[in-house]
Amino acid sequence: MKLNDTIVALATPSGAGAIAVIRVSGPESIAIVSSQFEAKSKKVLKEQPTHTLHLGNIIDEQQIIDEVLVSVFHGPKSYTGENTIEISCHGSPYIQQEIIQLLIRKGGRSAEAGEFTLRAFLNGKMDLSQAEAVADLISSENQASHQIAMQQMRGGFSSEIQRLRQELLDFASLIELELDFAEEDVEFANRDQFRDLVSRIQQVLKRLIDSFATGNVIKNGIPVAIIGEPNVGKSTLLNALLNEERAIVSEIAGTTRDTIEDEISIGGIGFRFIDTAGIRETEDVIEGMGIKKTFEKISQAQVVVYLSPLTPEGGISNTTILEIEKIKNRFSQKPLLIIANKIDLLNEKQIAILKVSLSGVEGTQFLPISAKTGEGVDELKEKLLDFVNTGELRNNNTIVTNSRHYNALLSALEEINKVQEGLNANLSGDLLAIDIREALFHFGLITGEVTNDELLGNIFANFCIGK
Ligand SMILES: Nc1nc2c(c(=O)[nH]1)N(C=O)[C@@H](CNc1ccc(C(=O)N[C@@H](CCC(=O)O)C(=O)O)cc1)CN2
Ligand SMILES: Nc1nc2c(ncn2[C@@H]2O[C@H](COP(=O)(O)OP(=O)(O)OP(=O)(O)O)[C@@H](O)[C@H]2O)c(=O)[nH]1
Ligand SMILES: [K+]
Ligand SMILES: [Mg+2]
Repeated sequence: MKLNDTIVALATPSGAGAIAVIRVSGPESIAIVSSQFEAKSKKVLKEQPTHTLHLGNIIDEQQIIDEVLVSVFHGPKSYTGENTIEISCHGSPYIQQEIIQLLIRKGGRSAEAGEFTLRAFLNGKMDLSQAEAVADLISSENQASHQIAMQQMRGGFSSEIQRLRQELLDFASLIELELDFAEEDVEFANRDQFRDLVSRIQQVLKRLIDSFATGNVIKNGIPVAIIGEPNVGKSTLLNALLNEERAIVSEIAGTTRDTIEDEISIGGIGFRFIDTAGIRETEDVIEGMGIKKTFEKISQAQVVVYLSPLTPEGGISNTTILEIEKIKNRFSQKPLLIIANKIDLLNEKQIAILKVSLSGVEGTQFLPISAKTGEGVDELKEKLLDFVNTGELRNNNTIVTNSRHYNALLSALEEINKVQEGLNANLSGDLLAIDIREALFHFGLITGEVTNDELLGNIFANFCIGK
């Protein structure tokens, strides 16, 4: 990691597009680009004020490579905190590479993955959790994950952690000061106030730790397994939910042999639907493997949708009800939604019968739908949303999505609990201070006050080049 280098990278996706943006950052960035740029206005680029935009040509040995727009940022007023130039050129891969290679010949070097954002962090433009949120923001695909990443990037989470860390630090300093006056037996750090602080920190940590379950689910999409006997219409339902012909549908039982997954956003939350092989006793080895996988998928799912066939009279058969009981016993903790499919085949009298038989099974939610006509599919989507605890999201509470942060929070809580035990046991200040310092260390890991090259390497290696 050489911060004195001037780094160059394509900031837009590689390949052809209308426009491409090349980023250059570092001490020589403005000088290097200035020497290869002829402004239409005849102005000299390196004499231009920060945050200005200039039209002109990129020149290599009197040859024009492209007509471009160049933006100038003077450090520290830039994304990276360094002198930065952005070149918007025409989106041909040839032009992009010609310009990048030219700038490297003139003293730049290729940026590593995440190096622009790493520099922003090292130059104090953002803390570590904000930098990590930049990557989450780029990969966010629905409203909920976007909202969480945006809040984190704007520093919501950081400032919460920072505040607690500062208060704890103040107490640590007072307690450590007491050690210098050991003979005099003074107490600079009021123990009652400190007890209050410790319990406040415990509460915040517990809330943040609990939010990880929600955060994880929101980040990855809530897995919903669609299960049921062969031919009940599982694949038809998947297609209806996704609004595309994703899975093969046929009247032949056993059509779906392997699981099929796809994601959609419902009410701003990502749901990952998993169409599975029909469950039944089978001699067919391949289908049997599919069924084994179905049980695996049920255990991974957050919600299970059980599609039930209808009897010729329009009810739910006793064998189906037994089947549902088996699943409930096997996966007792799983939210289970029972769906009676193909209600388009029923007349009004039969629907009435169905409603009676639907109300017969206790503790289970039933929903009549037609995957084929789409009737009831919106109600199903609403029911699925009900399963998700969106309270935290609605209340704009901080939600932890990053497992690195989660682990640091767990360790911080462990240390804070030790501090509390120490307080209760009237432990001496020097021993209390050790646990407080440990807790501070874990807080610092989240925001990046405590860091090392390996940690930074791990985080930024997962970024894209140019970010
Ligand atoms: N062309 C382009 N678009 C982009 C970015 C970029 O770097 N370049 N961004 C990159 O991710 C995002 C915008 N983020 C940015 C954040 C700060 C500054 C910046 O110049 N900050 C200065 C000046 C602030 C001011 O005007 O007061 C500073 O922080 O001091 C620029 C972009 C998204 N779009
Ligand atoms: N009338 C009617 N037919 C449906 C409905 N849903 C599915 N079907 C039909 O039922 C048959 C089986 O549908 P699939 O979606 O392949 O059923 P599956 O549960 O995925 O079947 P397997 O993958 O073989 O287990 C097809 O002929 C569908 O057109 C529905 O709501 N109404
Ligand atoms: K089928
Ligand atoms: Mg199928």
